[in-house]
This record gives sequence, C-alpha cells and structure tokens, in this order.
Amino acid sequence: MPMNAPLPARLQPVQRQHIEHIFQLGDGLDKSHLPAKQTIRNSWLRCLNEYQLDPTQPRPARVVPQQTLIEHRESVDELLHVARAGVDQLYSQIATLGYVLLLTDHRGITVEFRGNTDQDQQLRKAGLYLGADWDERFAGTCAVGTCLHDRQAIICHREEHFDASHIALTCTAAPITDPQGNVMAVLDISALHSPTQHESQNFSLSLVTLYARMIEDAYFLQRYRDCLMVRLDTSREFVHVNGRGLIAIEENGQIIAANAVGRELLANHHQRWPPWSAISTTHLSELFECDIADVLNINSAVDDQLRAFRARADSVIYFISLLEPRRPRTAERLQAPTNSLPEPLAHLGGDDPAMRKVQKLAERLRNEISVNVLISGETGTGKEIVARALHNSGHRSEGPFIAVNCAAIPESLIESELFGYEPGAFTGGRVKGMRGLIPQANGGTLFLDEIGDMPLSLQTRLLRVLSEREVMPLGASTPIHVDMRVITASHRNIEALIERGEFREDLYYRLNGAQLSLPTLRERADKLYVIRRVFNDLVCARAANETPRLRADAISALLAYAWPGNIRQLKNALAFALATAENNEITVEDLPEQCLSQRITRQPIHHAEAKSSEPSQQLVSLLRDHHWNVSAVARILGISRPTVYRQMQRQGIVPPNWRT
Ligand SMILES: Nc1ncnc2c1ncn2[C@@H]1O[C@H](COP(=O)(O)OP(=O)(O)OP(=O)(O)O)[C@@H](O)[C@H]1O
Repeated sequence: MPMNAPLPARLQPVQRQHIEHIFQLGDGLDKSHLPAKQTIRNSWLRCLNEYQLDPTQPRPARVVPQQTLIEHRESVDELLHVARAGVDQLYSQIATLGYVLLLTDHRGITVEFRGNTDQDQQLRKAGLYLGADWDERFAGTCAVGTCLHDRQAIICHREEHFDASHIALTCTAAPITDPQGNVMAVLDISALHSPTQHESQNFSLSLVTLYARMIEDAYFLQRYRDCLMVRLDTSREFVHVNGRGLIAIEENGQIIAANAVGRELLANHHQRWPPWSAISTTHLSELFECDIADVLNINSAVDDQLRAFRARADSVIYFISLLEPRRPRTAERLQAPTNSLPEPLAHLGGDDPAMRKVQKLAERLRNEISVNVLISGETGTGKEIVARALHNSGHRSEGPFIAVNCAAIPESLIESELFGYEPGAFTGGRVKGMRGLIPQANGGTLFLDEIGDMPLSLQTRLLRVLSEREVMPLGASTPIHVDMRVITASHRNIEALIERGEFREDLYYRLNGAQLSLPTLRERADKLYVIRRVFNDLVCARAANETPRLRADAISALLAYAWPGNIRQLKNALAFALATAENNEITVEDLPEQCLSQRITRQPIHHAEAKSSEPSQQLVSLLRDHHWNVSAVARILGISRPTVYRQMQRQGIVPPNWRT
C-alpha cells in the first residue's frame, strides 16, 4: 500500500514519522530505525498486505458492546474462575509501577481487566479497558494480537505498534494454552507511558510469562482434578513447591493429558520413538524408566514422597511426586470407550480385545432371539451380567429376565421349578399349583446358569421345550406355549461332559447357537476400568453420605493381584475394604490380606534390549495369551510398548489381524 494520500492534519509529527517507517518496510527498505525484531516486521507486513490496514488512518480503540462482552466472558468462564487469584496477585505487583493488566480470550477480546480507576478515561481511549478488542486484524501489531498470531510471549514497545494511535503504549503479553496446546487466552500488562528503551520491559516479559504459566497450570489442575497426576521437575527441592511438569494419568499409567512441560517431554519421546502403530496413547513407563506400581506407591512407600526416574528420551533424571484426585471419579469418567454400543453392553468393559469381541457379537445378537447363546468363562467372570446386558439391550428388554441356577436347585425340585405344576400334581406341592420358571420367561429371556449341572433326564425335556417352544407343567394335560430367548452359561467344559456321557450332544448344539467366551479378570487389559466400575457400583449402592475413594496404592495392589475368583472376588475384596476402612480413603492396608499375596509375577526382564536374542516363542505365547494386546504385554514384561514392537519387528512376529 503506497503512501500516496496526504496524511490527516490532526496527526502529530511523531505519528507521521511512524507511518513513514511502516511504508518504508512495506517498500522493502531496511533502515536502521525500523523495528529490529522479525516478529514485529512480519506483523507490520501482515497488517499492510494481508489485513489491508491503512496506517494513515489511525483508529480509536474498539470496545465491544456489553452483550458481546458477556458472551465472550461466558465462553471462558472456567478459566476466569481459575485465573482470578493469579490476575490479582500479578496486578498487586505492577499497579504501583503504572501498569494495567488485561486478560483476553483467544479472539483478543479483553475479558478481565485491572487498572487504576483514576485514569479511566485515558485508559478507555487507549483500549486498555474491559471489552477492548486487540485482534491483530483490527488493532494492527500489538502485544495481544501478535502473541495470538505467533503463539509466543512478546513485548510490543511504543513504535513497534502498527497503529499510530498506540505508539505511546508499552505492552507485554504471554499466551495461556489449554491442555491440548491450543492458545485459549492471553495475559498482558501494559502502560500508557514508559521509558524509551526496549530493555526496560524485559522484566515485564519474565513476570507475565511466569504468571501465564501459573494460570495455565492452575487451569490444568482444575481440569484434571479427578485424575491421578504426577508433578515433575529436574530439581528435588522444587518438585513439591513448583514442579514444572504436570501429567495426568490413569492408574494403569496411561497418559491422559500434560501441561506444556509435560507435552514437551512427550514430544521429545515421540521424536525418538514415533508411534508407528495406530495406538496413540502413551504410558508413563514409556517416558520414564519406571514401573507404574512404583509411581502409584510414591505417597505411601517413600518418606519424602517423591522418587527419581530417568527419562528414556534424553536420560535426564526427573523427580516425581504424586497428586491423588481430590474427588472420586464421576460416572462420566467411567464411560466405556466403546460408546457406539447400546449402554448395557458398553458398560461391560473398557478396552479389552476379548471383551470387545464379546460386546460386538452381543450387539449383533441382541435382537436375534431365535439364536440361543451360550456364555462360557471361569466362575465370577460376569456371565450373568453379560446375559442381563444382552437382554437389556434388545427390543424385549421390557419383558421378564428369569435367571435359574441349575446347580442351586435340588435335583428333585428342578423339574417342577422349571416347568411348573398343576394343583395336586404331587404331595407337598402348593395347593394352587405353581407357574414354572420357563413359562414365567414368556416374552423375555430365560437364563440357565450352570447348565452343565442339569440332570440328564431334564436335558431331554429341555431339548423338547427348545424345539417345540411348549412346556407341559407336571399334572397338566395341555401344553403352554412359550416365546422366549434362551441364554445358558457354564464354567464347566461341556465338551468334556459330552465325552463322559454326562451332557447331551444334541442339546449342546441346540444351546450353542453362538458362544460368548468371557476372559478372566487377570488377563483383561481393562482391569482398571473393571476395578473402577465395581467400586463405583458398590459406592452407589451404599446409603452413606460421604463418597469414599480408592487411593493409588490400593489400585496398584488390585492391578497386581491375579484374581482367581475373577470379578466376584474383586467385588468381595472391595466390599470388605469399604466396610472395614477407618476413614473415607481406601488404602492398600484396607484390602483383604490375600490380595497382597499371589501377585502376577513379572518376568525377570528389566532392560529393554535384554531380550533381543531370546527365542521368539516366549513373546509370541505372551502376546497370544493377551489377545495380542501389546500394551498389556509391555506392562507384564516391565518394558515400554515401543520396545515390544521393536522386538516383534526384529523377530518377525506379525499379529494375526495384520496379516493379509
Ligand atoms: N462388568 C461388570 N461390572 C460390574 N460388576 C460386575 C461385572 N461383571 C461381573 N460383575 C459382578 O461380579 C459378580 C459375579 O458376576 P456374575 O454372577 O455375572 O459371574 P458369573 O460368571 O455368572 O459367575 P458364576 O460362574 O459363579 O455363576 C457379580 O456380583 C457381578 O455383579
């Protein structure tokens, strides 16, 4: 944009000179009186060429209308709440030096302001005011707008401003980023007048950067207050008071989010070990040479409540302290990842491959009521829970769900219980007779648990019911039609029973229209999800006012135990802890004694490369046993996931679902 029009007469000489300088830069001249900083030069050129701002027409500051301001403030409500204390503290340090403070949102609108009310008129005119718009596209080069554009802290001192109406101001701004690294606000301190030297503002830059980081971290802590968090620093003395890195983690070590320092560590790590699989989550034990159990036990096991671990990317030692959640997890945080499933099925598991297979198959079967489903799995793995979820997710969920434990009913009564009987059908029966459990399931689901314990004679009758969909109660002369879905479960190996002649093969094939095989708790990769869900269910079932929480050391022990009794045993252990714990926090001390023994033993492999020369069979069988869940295998071996991938690559191991 050439300077072809005469300048307005109202402009002062210093403003005229400033405008000339801008045009000189626009014309590609490189004079010594032009701004030295490249960021400022780039911004001036943007203002001229991209935003088409006319430097000969200085504009008064724009303050948005009240209603617009309210909307902008509402959009950063959570941040404003967290930032208030920091804003007041910073202002108390700069007020006597003649500075004002602005906090803007990511669009450059001033949503919080501190300044001297005696200077109200002057400040408003200069745009140092609540509601002032400091977007670079409108206001030209300025601390807030250029900071938003460049995403970095900046001093914009006097004639570095683009608009000639701002050249008396000195402004210093720093970005405040959200946990994803997006700029969500800018903190700025400005003065109407200042010494001419640029260096006079260097201290402002340090101060505003420091407070921006403190506000950012306060926001991070607030955002992830329900999560376990590690605080880290390279200095042992500082980690508790001002540890610079913050990383929110799941109790199994999976990283949820990190502040700027933590994100930098993650970026270093991924630069060295780029995630080459689709799995994008990283575990803390991949970043540091640590076992997650050691991290979870920091608060209970070590006197000064911190531990040192080496970062894998650059071998720097970090001191780590553990911040436990202030509040227990909310149901919302328990949301299972497979959320495209109907709710009852989604709640069955977190992210376990075997369980996901069960959930997906169950989803396909939920309305296929003519397909009989057999659920297999060790005792306590949740077979009945899965049967109920299948029923509740189908279009007959309003119908009855009748559960029958074939092993619990005495053999002599099982027939009458199942089929029912007419009045006077046998001595000792009820006078009015009884409607059997099978007829009661009409319109809904009959769940026959422990089907392997059904006597052979009854198996024959059940087979008839299944093929004819009719029941003949004892003593009746006409059959009752039943329309039901049949789900059976067994923890026994029915094929072995068939071989021994204890179970009818034809009945087995009739019942086994589809099979859902439940994994044991010890092999589930979503053990943490199960622990939280069972704990949450128990807490919700209690009438107590206060909500107890599970401490990290307890979770660490629960994750390490082998759970021969599966989810039922876990539930009993947690119920015991809830009933006997002295206060509202369940620690490892509150768990039943047996949970602290029988831990899953780790393989004696500690160094990532130590295994490279071993035969691949051990790794293959571990991977197979864990349904090719590399994260689970990495945890068991105590090595990082990339190391497992590298070993797989080196040994030519290819998961079945990658083979073409
Ligand atoms: N996904 C789950 N979420 C919460 N609790 C669960 C889950 N799965 C199972 N449970 C709980 O674990 C206990 C055992 O579950 P369930 O009775 O369904 O197991 P099962 O495999 O049928 O056992 P069995 O073979 O002994 O009959 C129950 O108290 C149930 O509430």
